[in-house]
Amino acid sequence: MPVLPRHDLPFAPLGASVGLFGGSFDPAHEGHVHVTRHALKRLQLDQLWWLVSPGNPLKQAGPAPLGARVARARALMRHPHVQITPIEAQLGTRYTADTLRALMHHYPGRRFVWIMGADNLAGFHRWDNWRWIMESLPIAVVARPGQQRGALSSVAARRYAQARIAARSAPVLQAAPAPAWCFLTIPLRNISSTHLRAQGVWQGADASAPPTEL
Ligand SMILES: Nc1ncnc2c1ncn2[C@@H]1O[C@H](COP(=O)(O)OP(=O)(O)OP(=O)(O)O)[C@@H](O)[C@H]1O
Ligand SMILES: O=C(O)c1ccc[n+]([C@@H]2O[C@H](COP(=O)([O-])O)[C@@H](O)[C@H]2O)c1
Repeated sequence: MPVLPRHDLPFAPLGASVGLFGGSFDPAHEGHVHVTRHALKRLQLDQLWWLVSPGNPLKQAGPAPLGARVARARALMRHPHVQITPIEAQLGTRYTADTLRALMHHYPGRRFVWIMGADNLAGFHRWDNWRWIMESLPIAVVARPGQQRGALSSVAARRYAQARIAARSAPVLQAAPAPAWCFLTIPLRNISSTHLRAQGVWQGADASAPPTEL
């Protein structure tokens, strides 16, 4: 494991529950904010970290520069319990399983919960070491327009059907031994980075653009 400089790393006290919300955030948008606010409440998390990815290992096209995506995300998501971090670049990891292993090493004694949108559960079985991820930490899957059927009939959902807990039990997910996952229905937000890029409102070059432009 690399030795990490302490100063620009996210902080969580021992015993804290921390939601990990990984993404390209190219660009960050209201959908991410919406998921974050609901996840903090429904999962009763102490903190939630946005892990701004150096680049999704399954996506061909590289995203906008990391610094611009982080700056944009920080401008949009302001909440005392949310930290926006490029820690995967600092750890030198791209695959989520590697990131999680490294975080568990560097932050022992914290309760991590992986958070992702329903579209990601649908393709989860294509992720590197996806079973290890399922069996290593609890996972919250958040509803996304048009994605519920694909998510709930996915390879991962079927393989781990026994490990699913009811949404009303979401507050206990953080303490549940893995494998454990739940599907959180929240009010849907039909917004995506793809759509914003197609509208040409984000090229990633001008990170100082005010959030209201998106
Ligand atoms: N509107 C939304 N509702 C629910 N989850 C979302 C929404 N937008 C993004 N997410 C989730 O946020 C995480 C990060 O997503 P990402 O940064 O790729 O945004 P995106 O809008 O899906 O981007 P793209 O359109 O480029 O794929 C993923 O787990 C994704 O499923
Ligand atoms: O580890 C993998 O194989 C893997 C494959 C696809 C996506 N991911 C992660 O899933 C998160 C969401 O990715 P994205 O691009 O949909 O925002 C982000 O943290 C990615 O690194 C991870």
